Amino acid sequence: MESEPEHTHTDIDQTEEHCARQLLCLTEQRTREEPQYIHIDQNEFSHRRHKTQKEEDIAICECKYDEHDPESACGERCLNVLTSTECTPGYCPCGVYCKNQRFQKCEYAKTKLFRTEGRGWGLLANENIKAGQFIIEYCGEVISWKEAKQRSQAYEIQGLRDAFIISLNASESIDATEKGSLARFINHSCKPNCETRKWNVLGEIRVGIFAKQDILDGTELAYDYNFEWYGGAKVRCLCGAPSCSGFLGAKSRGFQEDTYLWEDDDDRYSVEKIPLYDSAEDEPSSRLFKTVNSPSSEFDVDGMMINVNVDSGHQLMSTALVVQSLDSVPMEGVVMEVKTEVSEERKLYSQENQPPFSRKNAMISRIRSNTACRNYHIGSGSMPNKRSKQYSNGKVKHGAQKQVDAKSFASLLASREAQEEILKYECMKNDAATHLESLYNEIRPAIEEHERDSQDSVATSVAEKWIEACCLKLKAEFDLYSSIVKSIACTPRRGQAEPYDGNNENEINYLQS
Ligand SMILES: C[S@@+](CC[C@H](N)C(=O)[O-])C[C@H]1O[C@@H](n2cnc3c(N)ncnc32)[C@H](O)[C@@H]1O
Repeated sequence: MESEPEHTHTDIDQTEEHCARQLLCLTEQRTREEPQYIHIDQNEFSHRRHKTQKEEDIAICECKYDEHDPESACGERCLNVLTSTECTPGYCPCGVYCKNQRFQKCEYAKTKLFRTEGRGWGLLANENIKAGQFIIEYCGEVISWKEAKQRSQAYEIQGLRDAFIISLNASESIDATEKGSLARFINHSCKPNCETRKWNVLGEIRVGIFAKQDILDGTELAYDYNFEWYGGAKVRCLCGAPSCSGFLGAKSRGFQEDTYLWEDDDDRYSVEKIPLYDSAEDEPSSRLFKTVNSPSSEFDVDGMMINVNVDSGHQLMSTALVVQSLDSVPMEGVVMEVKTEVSEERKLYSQENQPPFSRKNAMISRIRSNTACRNYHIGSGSMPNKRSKQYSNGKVKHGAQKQVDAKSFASLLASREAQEEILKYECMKNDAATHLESLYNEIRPAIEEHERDSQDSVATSVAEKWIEACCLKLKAEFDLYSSIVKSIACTPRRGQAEPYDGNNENEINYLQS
């Protein structure tokens, strides 16, 4: 027997309470606009039909109802509960006693809407809630990833500040902007008392808000949005947690890549200073010169610390290359003065590390994987090295590796051959970066979804493509930088009369001049 498909229409319960909710007009404190939403208790599917569960796919647990043991009827030990799957009515051995149909039966905790200070509406616990308890389903319109991207951009353009789209898996999202449950009012906290969990309900994945801890009646409910920021306004987080990351989406790739910028007056990369080395500690850029003498030197390239061994004859030994990823430093204690800040900074700063995704988009919240599911993580490896530095005005400056200006280097050299070599390698490096970027756009949903959710697997072919492109980019970068190091070490500068004569001493003098 196949289970009935879930309904696909707006589910308007005609009880007084539901009518009241449906007609709820919320005064938006910040903008004084009155956004409306339509209350639904079940997801709606606009781009596809609701899945119909096949009989062979129905998971049947082995629980046996025992009236003396309330946990017996699909409690924590139930095989379906352990795999975050709801029992299917008519198939569960516990029949009407089955306790594992909470999404289907809307077994929500009692909650209440309230106005927050500066964060619009929020949701309160209206009874004591136990750790692990299902609180409410995050309902909305289930839409494709593409549609979510478009809607998110459209909402941003319309000036809608509150973001209600959460990603469901690699290909779909839930949009609760126009239609949703009360879960749409739950705010973000960097130290949340709730969390999102995905459950398989009659063959569809649904998202629930669950208590992470015991929650007292009257406490605001909050979960970590795990927001992915794609551009547009940066919204200051007002959760008030000591470990607050400062902005919604501050931990996301897009936000971090956008935020780690150099300021214009930072002259460490002027050609004169031969900017091959940099660190957040502002170590002298002349470090490279010193390293020519040493058997092993290191410099920082796009978040990788590269050790280069130079033999006594100053020939670069590429076989001695060691590439180590630097650990990223979490953004703690970011202090800004305004609540919403349109990223005007971007116009002021030069930045070559463009995130591989349209900047027009706003934010989409991610759902973390369930504890009951496999939980592993593949990092993309493309995050820049992040270090932050607090200024007296309270702002934080984040260090990213600015790209070496190969053309400027080449123009310093007298040898045409050396110039051409550097430019050739730069071209190859740029091609590799462009290729990686376009590949990333292509496979972005799969890669990012897998990074955040172990329930969604990345196809081997996608992973292989990605790894290959990453390696190609790294190799191209290495080739470029090694050709620069080699040229600087072995080629006279323009305007210098004597070409390099193989005399070590002369060369070191020349480099230090
Ligand atoms: C899903 S809605 C939550 C309900 C929203 N407060 C309302 O009035 O409709 C998410 C939006 O609420 C606001 N918000 C949620 N948590 C916040 C926080 N910790 N700090 C600042 N704004 C927050 C942001 O505008 C965010 O885009």
